[in-house]
Amino acid sequence: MSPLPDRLLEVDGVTVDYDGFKALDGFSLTLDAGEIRVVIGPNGAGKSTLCDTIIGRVRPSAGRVLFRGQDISKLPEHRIAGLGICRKFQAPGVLASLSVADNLGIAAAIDKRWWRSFGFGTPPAEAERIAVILERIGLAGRRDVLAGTLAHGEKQWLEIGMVVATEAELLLLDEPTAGMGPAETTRTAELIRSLAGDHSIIVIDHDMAFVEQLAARVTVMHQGQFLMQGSIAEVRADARVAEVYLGRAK
Ligand SMILES: Nc1ncnc2c1ncn2[C@@H]1O[C@H](COP(=O)(O)OP(=O)(O)OP(=O)(O)O)[C@@H](O)[C@H]1O
Repeated sequence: MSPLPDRLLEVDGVTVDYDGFKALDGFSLTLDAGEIRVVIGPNGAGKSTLCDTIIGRVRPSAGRVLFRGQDISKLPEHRIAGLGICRKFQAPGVLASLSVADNLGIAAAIDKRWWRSFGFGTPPAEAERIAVILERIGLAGRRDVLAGTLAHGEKQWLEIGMVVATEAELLLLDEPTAGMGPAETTRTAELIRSLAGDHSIIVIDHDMAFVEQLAARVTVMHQGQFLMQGSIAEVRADARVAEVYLGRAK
């Protein structure tokens, strides 16, 4: 008998109500430890609301969000972050007047505040970890330049690096290829694939060429609801997806 998957996240029948409008409507999704999951859907499908709900920024009116079996749907946002869930938002949010390495250092320090608050003592040396992340995001040669001088794609990689620096177990990456060309998109897919295993990752993106390169299971949302789930080939072949979405995706 094969061992049961190590379930990390369970979004269980979640509804999010904005003054009577259901941005999420009984939506469910499960994610195993070390898995990459892509979530796609037309504009307004509820993808960002899903991320906001997982990180505790938005409260569900029904349903639960379980992280490692614990119901986190009523916890404050900072407690959820402390459990190891970190989100990268759509627009790069790097600190332009600090160096690349200092941006990573601050992200790592945010994590270490939690480390200390839980009484785990002195944090382990960070410099080595930051050097590893710089290599991973392809910015080792640019560690001392100001983050504000990076190209758009490099800023996105730095932000992914900052999410990694928090040592979060679950990474939520909202449109990590926004504004990128094909070569940068391919590097982003390689970077995200290299993070799986160490992290579980939910990726939201509209770029189907990018989604294909992630070689991950894809969940399709529509009007706040689960539409279907499968490999990218299954998604491309699904008539419902074609009707509501793929005709409009690039
Ligand atoms: N704070 C809010 N108040 C009211 N309605 C909201 C709020 N936030 C989002 N919505 C609505 O909820 C729906 C889902 O929005 P959401 O941003 O989650 O979709 P999305 O799939 O991420 O879309 P996109 O691909 O355009 O980013 C949309 O119709 C949006 O207008």
